[in-house]
Amino acid sequence: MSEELLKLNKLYVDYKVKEGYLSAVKKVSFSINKGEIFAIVGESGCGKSTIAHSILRLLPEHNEIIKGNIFFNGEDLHEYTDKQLESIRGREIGMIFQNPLDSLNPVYTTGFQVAEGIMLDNVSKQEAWNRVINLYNDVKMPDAEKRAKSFPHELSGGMRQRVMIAMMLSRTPQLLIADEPTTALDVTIEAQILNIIKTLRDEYNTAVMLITHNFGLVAEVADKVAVMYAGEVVEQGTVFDIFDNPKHPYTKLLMKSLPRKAKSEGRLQTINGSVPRLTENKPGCRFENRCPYVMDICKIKDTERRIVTESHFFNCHLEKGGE
Ligand SMILES: Nc1ncnc2c1ncn2[C@@H]1O[C@H](COP(=O)(O)OP(=O)(O)OP(=O)(O)O)[C@@H](O)[C@H]1O
Repeated sequence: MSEELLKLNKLYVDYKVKEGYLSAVKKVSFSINKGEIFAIVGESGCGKSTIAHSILRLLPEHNEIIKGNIFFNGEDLHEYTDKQLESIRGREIGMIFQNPLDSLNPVYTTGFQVAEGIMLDNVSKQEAWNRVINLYNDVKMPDAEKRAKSFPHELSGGMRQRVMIAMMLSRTPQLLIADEPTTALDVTIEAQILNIIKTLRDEYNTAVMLITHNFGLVAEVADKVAVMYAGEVVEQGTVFDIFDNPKHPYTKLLMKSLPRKAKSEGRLQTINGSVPRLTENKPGCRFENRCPYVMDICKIKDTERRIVTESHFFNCHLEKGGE
């Protein structure tokens, strides 16, 4: 049986804002197994990064209220002190972001920055440096020795992302959270980075939470997918469930709007209407104002979970989803 690594149980995140509270994440539950690539996909602002940041307690201003549980290896991370959480951040749960420059220090060479982490484990300077070069080779860094001696601004976007992945690999995390890791890169480099992420999973059995708004990436690398809309997971399943048998009206519309050849490059297209204001946290389905199948009940009552198969569910008042 597959082993559960991360489990979110009815996670709610509300940000305190001028108008009151903004419900950025509502009742989100899912689990990621060891070695699994789990994609969270959805339009900008649907709460993807908020989920990632709440796992690692990286929410910026501490102006939020979090409810629900986040279990990692069976332990509730909410019960961890900041110090305990710090000890798993980077070590057991690594994170890479869209813009690696934000995470790299401009005044040190990239190799030094990777080596620094390795030396925390009482490894000698020379040994750490050798490991850096090996890691750079693992992430297919061209001219590894030279790049290790380069400063971040001397590297391309793709190379910087490789540095970040090497840095993560050096700690052999059990979970890698990749928040839009290839959005800033061109298509060829994107493909290379994805291959590295897949290899990582194969060689190190690292689970990956891949956050993206790009369905093409999802089709290429993910095992499972959670589709988010306005802070909620509207549907979840294997890649095959979501691509071949979507049920929720939102997922269906997304699938229809993907350009024909687009599984490899399909970005989410816009759907008529707009996302509801998340500060007006009223009951009902958050997709009702854009849904072609809307019924009266959708406007007043939260949706129900509809189980399709063991791996596949969607949240909707329609028993069978959109036809
Ligand atoms: N610090 C904050 N304070 C108040 N509201 C916030 C804060 N951070 C995010 N939000 C709001 O929470 C909602 C979810 O944002 P989040 O960044 O998690 O979405 P996302 O899906 O990751 O978007 P993107 O793809 O653009 O990064 C949005 O409405 C956003 O405006």
